[in-house]
Amino acid sequence: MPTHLLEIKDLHTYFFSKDGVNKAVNGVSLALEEDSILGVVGESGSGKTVTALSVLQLVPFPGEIVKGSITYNGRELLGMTSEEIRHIRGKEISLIFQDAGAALNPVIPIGKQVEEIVLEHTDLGGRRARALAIELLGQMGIPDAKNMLNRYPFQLSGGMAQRVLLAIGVALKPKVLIADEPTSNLDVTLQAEILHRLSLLRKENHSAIMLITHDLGVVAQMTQTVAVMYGGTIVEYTDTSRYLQSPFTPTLGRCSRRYPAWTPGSSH
Ligand SMILES: Nc1ncnc2c1ncn2[C@@H]1O[C@H](COP(=O)(O)OP(=O)(O)OP(=O)(O)O)[C@@H](O)[C@H]1O
Repeated sequence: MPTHLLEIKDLHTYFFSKDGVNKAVNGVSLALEEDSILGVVGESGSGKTVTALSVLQLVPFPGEIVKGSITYNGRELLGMTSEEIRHIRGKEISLIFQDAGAALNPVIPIGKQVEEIVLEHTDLGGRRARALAIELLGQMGIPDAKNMLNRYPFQLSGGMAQRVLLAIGVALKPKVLIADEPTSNLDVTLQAEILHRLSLLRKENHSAIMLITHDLGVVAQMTQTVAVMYGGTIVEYTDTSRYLQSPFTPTLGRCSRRYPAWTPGSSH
């Protein structure tokens, strides 16, 4: 029996403004199994990123999780204090975003940013954490990692920044990794490298990965299951092979077909 590592049930995350309520995520249910990759696809604005942010309570103001349940290894995450969430973030559940430049702290050298997560979650001392940071950055293909430690994010190319973010994301071999378009806007070589790293994490650590992407090739290569989002809900949840054969596949990013609402247990 596969184990649900992360389970999202009936999640509702809304944005409140003076113009009204944007129901960005409106009843999403999905599960991540150990040693597998779930692809999440759907047109722009369908709620993929907000779903990902909800998992670690990172939804920005004026967004709010109004209803639902998110469990990790059976433990409810919603309602946890920020201190409790901080213990889980990075070590148990890690997030990687598309815009590495924005995700990295602009005023802290990159080496320190990698070291910080190691220091926070392990017993390693400063020197060993630094050594591990160099090793991780090197593994991610950052040349001369030792001398790169003192660089600031703005001194890196987009590709390099994405490698740093990946190093931080996989540093502690998280059991759950949520990767939000980790390879878009990157050249083909780096894209392949990053996908390889994600596959390794799954293979060596039996991690569960939620991979948000617009790229059908990535879906085909990496995932076993696909959830299609539309208008804040999941409208299709199926095996990747079936999804790729499906005549009802929306044009990714330009969904033109209105789906009936998908509910857990329904077959389409
Ligand atoms: N910070 C925010 N403030 C207000 N509304 C937001 C905010 N972030 C997202 N939204 C809204 O939430 C909805 C879902 O957005 P989300 O970013 O999750 O879509 P997405 O499927 O990830 O799109 P994309 O593929 O373009 O990344 C959209 O209507 C968006 O405008």
